[in-house]
Amino acid sequence: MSAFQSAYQEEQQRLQEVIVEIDRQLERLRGIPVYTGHDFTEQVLEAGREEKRQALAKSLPEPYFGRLDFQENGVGERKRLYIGKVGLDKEEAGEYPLVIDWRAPVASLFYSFTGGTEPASFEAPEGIIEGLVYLKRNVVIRKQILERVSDTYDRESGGPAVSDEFLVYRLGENKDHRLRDIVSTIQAEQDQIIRAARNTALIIQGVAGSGKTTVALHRLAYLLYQYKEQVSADKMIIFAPNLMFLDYISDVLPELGVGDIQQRTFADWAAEQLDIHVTSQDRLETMAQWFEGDPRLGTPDVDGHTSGRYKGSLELMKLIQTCVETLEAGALPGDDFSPWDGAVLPRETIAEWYFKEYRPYPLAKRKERVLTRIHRWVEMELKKSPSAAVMKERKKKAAQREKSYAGKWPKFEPLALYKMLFGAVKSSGLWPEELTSAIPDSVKSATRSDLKQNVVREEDLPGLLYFHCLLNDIASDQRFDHIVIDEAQDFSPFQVAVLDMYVRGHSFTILGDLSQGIHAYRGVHAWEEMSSLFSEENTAYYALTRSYRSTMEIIEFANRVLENGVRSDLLAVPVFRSGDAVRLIPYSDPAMREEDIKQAMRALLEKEYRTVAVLTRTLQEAKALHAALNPEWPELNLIDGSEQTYQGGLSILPVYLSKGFEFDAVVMADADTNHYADKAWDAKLMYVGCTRALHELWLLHGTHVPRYVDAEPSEIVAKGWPPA
Ligand SMILES: Nc1ncnc2c1ncn2[C@@H]1O[C@H](COP(=O)(O)OP(=O)(O)OP(=O)(O)O)[C@@H](O)[C@H]1O
Repeated sequence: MSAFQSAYQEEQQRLQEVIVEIDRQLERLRGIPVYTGHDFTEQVLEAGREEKRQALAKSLPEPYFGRLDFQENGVGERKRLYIGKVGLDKEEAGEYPLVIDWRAPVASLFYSFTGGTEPASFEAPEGIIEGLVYLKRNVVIRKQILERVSDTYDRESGGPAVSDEFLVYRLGENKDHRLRDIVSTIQAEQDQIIRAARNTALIIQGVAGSGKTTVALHRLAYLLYQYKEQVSADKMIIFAPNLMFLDYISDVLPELGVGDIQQRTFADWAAEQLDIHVTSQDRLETMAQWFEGDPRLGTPDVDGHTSGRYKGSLELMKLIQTCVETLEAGALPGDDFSPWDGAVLPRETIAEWYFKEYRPYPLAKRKERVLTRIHRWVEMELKKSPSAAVMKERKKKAAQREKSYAGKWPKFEPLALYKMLFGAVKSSGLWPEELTSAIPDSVKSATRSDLKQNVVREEDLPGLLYFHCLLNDIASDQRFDHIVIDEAQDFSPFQVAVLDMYVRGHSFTILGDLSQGIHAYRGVHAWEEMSSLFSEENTAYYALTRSYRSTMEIIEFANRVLENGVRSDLLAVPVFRSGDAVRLIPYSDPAMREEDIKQAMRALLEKEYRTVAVLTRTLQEAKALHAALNPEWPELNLIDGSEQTYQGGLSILPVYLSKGFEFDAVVMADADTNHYADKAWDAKLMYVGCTRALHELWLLHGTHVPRYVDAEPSEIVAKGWPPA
């Protein structure tokens, strides 16, 4: 019998034993009548039983995916550890677990061990545990059937490095239309991030396809497991760019057994905090402004006076802080308060309350407290009235004067103050002219005209929210235990600084890729813009350089776009997974463009890929092309940025909307100088498009391809149509 056969049989037998054991436990638990009474202890016991029933039922089809043979130093017995999505105990106390949860400390060895004969270690609650790894084995079980056994490390064969064989097998599969969990093949560099300590702002620069989104989701599952007592799912939030992307990633957490985590866009969440409406057209209009101009001119240049950059800057944050401080100093009306003629509450007394007694409260609360206290004082004074008639008269007068006194205070309301800041309403001398003169004129006038028409844009949200935070308390039930920001290169430092006020202990996972920074008109240009928000001990930086999505050919090709077009050194290191060369196909004639694109689609669809996308440079082109292709492929989905769900299958979309997604095969339409200018931004767009492809990438183009596209035939580039 070959070693492989014996390994297979061994695992087959073990699988049967585990299934029998799970069935037995399930049967026993299902045999216990569900408790519905009022006894608290019984209720807790029932909840525990229900949790166990669910865990057993969930694990039954695929109880585990890996095995690690490990011998702890100084402990006689070598243990076989089976690792699965759900941990399962044997029923007999003291027995070793049937399956170990992938998040448990000992399971970290399965991921962090990279091979060799040296001892390996992991951090357990009782300290560092060291020992020898003998075997790392991946198994694929589907619906209780053992489909594959793959040893990626075996000490008996001399202790080589852990091989990528199983990973490559997994990566070679066609994907369906949703992002999936990767528990069976998490890589050591990813595991480090997943298991990083909670109270730090992690900033992760990861090349396209390095698993950033996936890793962030696994990290949440890990934090919930490791810090059960301190964090809860409903106090975690993921910010992602749009609803369609949220739909695309929405299966991963339930697969990992995690529910209830909010998944939102920043705009939605912030507007809800502020209880205001943000024009839903704004996102589409902004995209149109930046991406739908004449492509030959390339994307417009950006500087500190670009509206989104300025409104996301720490400069504006500082200005707002100064404005609120100035407001605080000048808010108290200059007069004494007189509820009726002859009665006076001196300003000094009110000032004592406002500046001293209520100082610890945020501004809006302070104003409220002072006015309530004045009202109480009035009530006391009223009691001293000589008669009921006088009292009635005074009461009426006092009510009027209290109202007019309250009116002399500024409105501590974020939108009102924000309007004042940009001159959309008069500041009534609250802020000296020179304070707001720091705002660039172009930003000021455009924002003023928007605000005068009550148009609030997404880029206004950080400023508004910051006003809100400075004026009001953030209630403890509004604070998060952890915040994930995906595609963080498109976030501004100001957004993150405001979010920091909403999270306990700077507990962030911030992930992005500067090479995909196509929204540079609002996002960061260097990670220092974000890390500078935190003190050194509160932040950690990780770089993910290995890319798992695409074949070597696609990654090498995309790397050259980056090197030549962006002069970036954030290049991806591919996993050794070879596929077809990237194909560059010139249109046979400008008039044949649509026909050629159809031809490419037919050829790729013949290969039975599950997801194929045509990426155009602009939305206009996507719409026109969709109309042309639709008769032949009625199932072709046009994605224009307004959709809430992602269908998979055949898609057509502008390249700038493809960020974050992936497709088995990608056709880049119009990959030529008429559509991609010789600018870093356009090269980034091209990079984003190319890195969406898992297995196959074709670029169809007019006469000239951009300088940064490598058109020389080689092992990674093929020219023209594939041989029939
Ligand atoms: N360790 C892994 N094992 C198997 N597949 C992996 C692994 N890491 C990442 N992948 C796969 O690589 C692909 C890219 O992952 P993901 O979308 O999370 O990357 P990303 O860094 O967010 O990409 P991008 O920035 O390009 O949008 C996914 O199909 C994911 O399942």
